[in-house]
Amino acid sequence: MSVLVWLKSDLRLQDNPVLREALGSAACLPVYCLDPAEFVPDRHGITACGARRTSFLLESLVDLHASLQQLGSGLLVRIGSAERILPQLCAQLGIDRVVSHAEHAPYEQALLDRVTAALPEGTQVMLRLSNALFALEDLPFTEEKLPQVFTRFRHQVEKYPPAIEALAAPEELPGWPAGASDLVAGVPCISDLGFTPLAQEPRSSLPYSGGETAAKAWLDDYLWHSQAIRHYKSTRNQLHGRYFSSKLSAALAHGCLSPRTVLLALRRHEARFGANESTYWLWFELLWREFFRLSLRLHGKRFFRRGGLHAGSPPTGHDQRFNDWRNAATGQPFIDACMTELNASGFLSNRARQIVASYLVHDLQQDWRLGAAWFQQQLVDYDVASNWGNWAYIAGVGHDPRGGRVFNLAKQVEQHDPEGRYVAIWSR
Ligand SMILES: Cc1cc2nc3c(=O)[nH]c(=O)nc-3n(C[C@H](O)[C@H](O)[C@H](O)COP(=O)(O)OP(=O)(O)OC[C@H]3O[C@@H](n4cnc5c(N)ncnc54)[C@H](O)[C@@H]3O)c2cc1C
Repeated sequence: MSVLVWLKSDLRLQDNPVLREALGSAACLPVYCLDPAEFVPDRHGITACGARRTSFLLESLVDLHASLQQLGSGLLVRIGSAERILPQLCAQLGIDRVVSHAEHAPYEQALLDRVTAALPEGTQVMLRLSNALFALEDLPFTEEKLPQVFTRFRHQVEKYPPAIEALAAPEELPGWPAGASDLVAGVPCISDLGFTPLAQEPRSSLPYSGGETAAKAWLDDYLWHSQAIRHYKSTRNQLHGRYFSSKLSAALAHGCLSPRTVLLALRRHEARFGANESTYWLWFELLWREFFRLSLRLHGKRFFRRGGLHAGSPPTGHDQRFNDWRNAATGQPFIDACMTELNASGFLSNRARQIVASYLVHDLQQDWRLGAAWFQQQLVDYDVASNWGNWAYIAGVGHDPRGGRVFNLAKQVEQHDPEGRYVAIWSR
C-alpha cells in the first residue's frame, strides 16, 4: 500500500493520528499544499493569510521537514491548490490511499470534498480527527446536543470526563514511493509567496518561532522551567510580556502541538507540583477552544453570518472608521496601540482582542465580520473556530447568554494600562 499523507494544521510528529496511519505501509509521501488563493486580497484588501502567519507556517514546515528526514522521510511542499496537486501526485505515483485531518469548518470541508472527488478512481480516503481534545464518541452528548452555553458544556465534560490519550511520535516512517525521488522536497521562501521577508519584531510578546521543536521547548519552559503557569489566573489579563499567558495558541493553531499533548503535560505538572486555580484555568481555556470547534462543526455556515447563530441584528456595513481601526489610526491611543501590536507582531493578548473587537462593533458600529476577517489575516494564531466564535460572542450573535459584551474603553484602560506603559511600548 502506498500512502499520501496530506498535512494541514497538524504540523508535528507527536500525537499525530494522520501520520500514524502511514506506519506499516510500503511507501508514504507527506505533502503540504500552499494555496496561492490564501494570499490574494479580497475586495476589502484583506487576505486569508497575512505575512506574519505565513512566516510562522513556513518555519513550522521547515521544522517538520527536518524531523521527517530524520525518520527516513521528508516533506513535499507544493505551491498550488490541493485539489489540483493531490490528484496529480496520486495518479503519477500510483498512490492507493490518502490520509488526512478531518475538518470541522465548512470552507475546509468543501475543499476536502473537492479533493476527494478529483482523486483517481479507487483511491481510498481516510480521515482522522487530529487537533481536538476529545474524540466525538467520548463526549457525554451527541454532536447535535452540544450545550449552547459554555458553562453547561464545561459542567457536562467535567462530570463525565472523556479519556485523554496522546500517540507517541513514530520512530521511523516508510520512504517515499518509487518515482517520487525526482520530486524536490523542501520549503519555499516567503518571497516565493509574494511577501517581503519580515524582520523579528523586538516588542512581540510571542516567545517562540514556528515548528514543533520550538513549541515543545516553550511548553517545557512555561510548565517546568519558569513555572509561569502557577500564576496564570492572576496574570492572564495582562497585555504585554513573555509569561503573562501560555502563548500556546500559535502552536495549537498550526498543530505544532496537539491539545492532548498540552493537557497531559499540564496534568503531569499538577501531579508533581499540585493543582491550583491557575492550572485549572488553563484547562478551562482549552475547553473554550474545544467548545468553539464543536459549535462550528454543528452550526457550519451560520457561524459566519452577520446575524450569527440567532439571526441577530448587529451593526451592518462599514466606512472609513473600519480603515482607521485596522490602520491603528482611530485617534484613541489605547486602541491604536493594540492595533499596532497586532499589525506588527501578529499577536495580541486576549484582553486587548476583546477591547478592540468591542470598540469596532459597539463604539464604531461596524460589521463584526470585517473585524474577524482582519484578525484572520493578521493573527499568527488564527483559528477559524476561536476567531469567528469570539467575534460573534462579542457582537452578541454567538454563544454569549448575556447577548454580547460591551467593553467600556475608559474603564478598561484604567484597569489594565493605568500608567500608559502598554501604549508607550506600541507608540514608539
Ligand atoms: C476577538 C477575538 C478573536 C480571537 N481569535 C483567536 C484565534 O484566531 N485563535 C485563537 O487561538 N484564539 C483566539 N482568541 C482567543 C484568545 O484571545 C487567544 O486564544 C489567546 O489570547 C492566545 O493567547 P494564549 O495562548 O497565551 O492564551 P491563554 O490565555 O494562555 O489560553 C490557553 C489556550 O486556551 C485557548 N483559549 C484561550 N482563550 C480562548 C478563547 N477565548 N477562545 C478560544 N480558545 C481560547 C487557546 O488555545 C490558548 O492558547 C480570540 C479572542 C478574541 C476576543
